[in-house]
Amino acid sequence: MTATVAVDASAAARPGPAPVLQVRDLAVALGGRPVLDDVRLEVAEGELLGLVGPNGAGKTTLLRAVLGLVPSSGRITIEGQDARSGRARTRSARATRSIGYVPQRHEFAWDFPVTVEEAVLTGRVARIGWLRGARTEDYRAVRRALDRVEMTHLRARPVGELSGGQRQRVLVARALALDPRILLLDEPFTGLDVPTQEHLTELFRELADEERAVIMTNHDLVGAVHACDRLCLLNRTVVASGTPAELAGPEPWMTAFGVSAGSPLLTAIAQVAKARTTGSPDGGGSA
Ligand SMILES: Nc1ncnc2c1ncn2[C@@H]1O[C@H](COP(=O)(O)OP(=O)(O)OP(=O)(O)O)[C@@H](O)[C@H]1O
Repeated sequence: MTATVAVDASAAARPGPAPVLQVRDLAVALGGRPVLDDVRLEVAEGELLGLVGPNGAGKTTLLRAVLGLVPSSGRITIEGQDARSGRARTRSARATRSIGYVPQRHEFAWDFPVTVEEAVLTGRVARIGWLRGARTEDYRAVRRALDRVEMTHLRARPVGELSGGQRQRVLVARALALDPRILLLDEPFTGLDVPTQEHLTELFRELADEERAVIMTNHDLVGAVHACDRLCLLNRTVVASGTPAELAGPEPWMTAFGVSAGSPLLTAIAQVAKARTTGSPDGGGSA
């Protein structure tokens, strides 16, 4: 395992709003093997955090640990309160209501015979309960979520008939139906064309600006540097975290991804990070 690079610009270390989500000393082992170790992470409201790392780094596992879907040790708090409860350390009611999760697209059962509206309604189960019927307020929340992702016109369409980009919007709407404070997005851009990616990036920015904490895993590193307020470079542990400007140098990326000093990736990252710092039109400019 690589050593931690000395870049730690966590939200706690900087002035600004208190973190909505805090992760401390998180460790996860799966199949008897350590997958995450000593992970420390925090995200404040209004923040769009990019969680990046090579294949197998533990990004999905980290999101699943925050959701209480895999056993973990350490501390996870939401607005200062424990995200897990009971002896089994399962997800607390607060965590269930506060976190919206957008899994990777292939994880959803698209061949299930439901409409777009019905699929989005399943995002309300945490509020409705499994054995109760949906109420007017639930359908209103679903309509609002569909509006948000511009899918209202397709609400009666069976989900199996949707394109990849439309499916991604349905998953985002399903998470938004809970009106969560924290939004976890697992590789939301995989297989999407550039205009759709840009449109969704704008939406994620807006959602963060509405006092949500948004965490997004992304294999498009240059895109993440362009779009995110902060980045967390993960490889079993947090190798480095900071703003794009703070992560403009090559070392954290070389350590996290194992790329050589001559990698074109490093040049591209440095250019985008610099553009954001100087506020030139090439940069996103929201850092
Ligand atoms: N259910 C499981 N049982 C055993 N090992 C697992 C399980 N799920 C994941 N792992 C292992 O945990 C490690 C991290 O996997 P994870 O999917 O979290 O990585 P990732 O960073 O999201 O990867 P990718 O970018 O390829 O999606 C991998 O080595 C994987 O093989």
